[in-house]
Amino acid sequence: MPVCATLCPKISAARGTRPALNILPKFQLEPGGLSDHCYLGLMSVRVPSMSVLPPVRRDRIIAQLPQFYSKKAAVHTKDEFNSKVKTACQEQRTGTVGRFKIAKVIVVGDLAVGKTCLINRFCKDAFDKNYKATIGVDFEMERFEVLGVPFSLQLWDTAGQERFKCIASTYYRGAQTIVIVFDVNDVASLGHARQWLEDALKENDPTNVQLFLVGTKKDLSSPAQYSQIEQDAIELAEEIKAEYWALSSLTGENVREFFFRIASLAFEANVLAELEKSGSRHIGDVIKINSNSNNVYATSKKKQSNCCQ
Ligand SMILES: Nc1nc2c(ncn2[C@@H]2O[C@H](COP(=O)(O)OP(=O)(O)OP(=O)(O)O)[C@@H](O)[C@H]2O)c(=O)[nH]1
Ligand SMILES: [Mg+2]
Repeated sequence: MPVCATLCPKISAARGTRPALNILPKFQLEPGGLSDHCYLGLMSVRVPSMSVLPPVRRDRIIAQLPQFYSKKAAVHTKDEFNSKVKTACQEQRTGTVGRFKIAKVIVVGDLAVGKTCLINRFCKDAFDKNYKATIGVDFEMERFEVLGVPFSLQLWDTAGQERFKCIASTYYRGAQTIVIVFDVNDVASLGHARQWLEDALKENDPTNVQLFLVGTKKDLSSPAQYSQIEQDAIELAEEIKAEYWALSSLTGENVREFFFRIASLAFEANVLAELEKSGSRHIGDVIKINSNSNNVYATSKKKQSNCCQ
């Protein structure tokens, strides 16, 4: 059955005092989808085979690799996208990237460090000075075009409050990017970063995730105060192999650059993984038919028994 639509539960940012749990069907129809039919339970719905989604916003187009924040703590310090990735994009050999691929990003960290404000600044260009705790989780989809290829990030905003942590942690699984947020004016929140990472890694494969350590509320700290905490943060980032960033959701400083960097590095990793997958498939590896054998069944039986030994 062709899959051209997925149903995703959306748990709203049950913000404020009243928790709300909304399960909304959310269609994700990719441009140039495989089929013009979507099957939703017993219902077959005809949808246009071409883009139902609007084109990617002009300010979400990435043509160059965005640079790191600090050379000492960067996932990598290259100036440009990997050359294999660039060629694959030019030749439209990016496999599932650009069609179904959505990279999951989870944003974790202590309560009130500014996770929700960070996501809202980027996705909605909004800032709320009043604190409303996130209850459970919320997510936003952000669509980009990287090197001419569509690519989406699913940004999961999780609750920092202890009492909601167990709900939030059930959404950690399957992350490609883990963003650990702390407040640059609150040393304790940096101290808790390791614990947040440990919890997030319990649900994910550490070798397959990109880590970011992000200090928020830079606008509230003096240069002297900031440089002190920055040293500790960079040290920690180096230790846990995370890329370090500092920003402000109030002023917007570095917010766009940060998300562009996440999208670009996730995209690059995904295309490289696709190339590796397609490169490891050689014609001879697929099926070997033994032309000397008249009894195919006997051959396959023998193979099976070998494999179980
Ligand atoms: N000055 C300043 N205040 C900020 C910034 N980011 C967030 N805040 C404020 O910090 C408070 C907490 O922000 P949230 O984004 O709701 O915090 P959170 O990490 O999502 O908190 P939980 O949902 O409880 O985990 C709010 O009052 C925000 O207005 C920033 O960059 N600068
Ligand atoms: Mg929040």
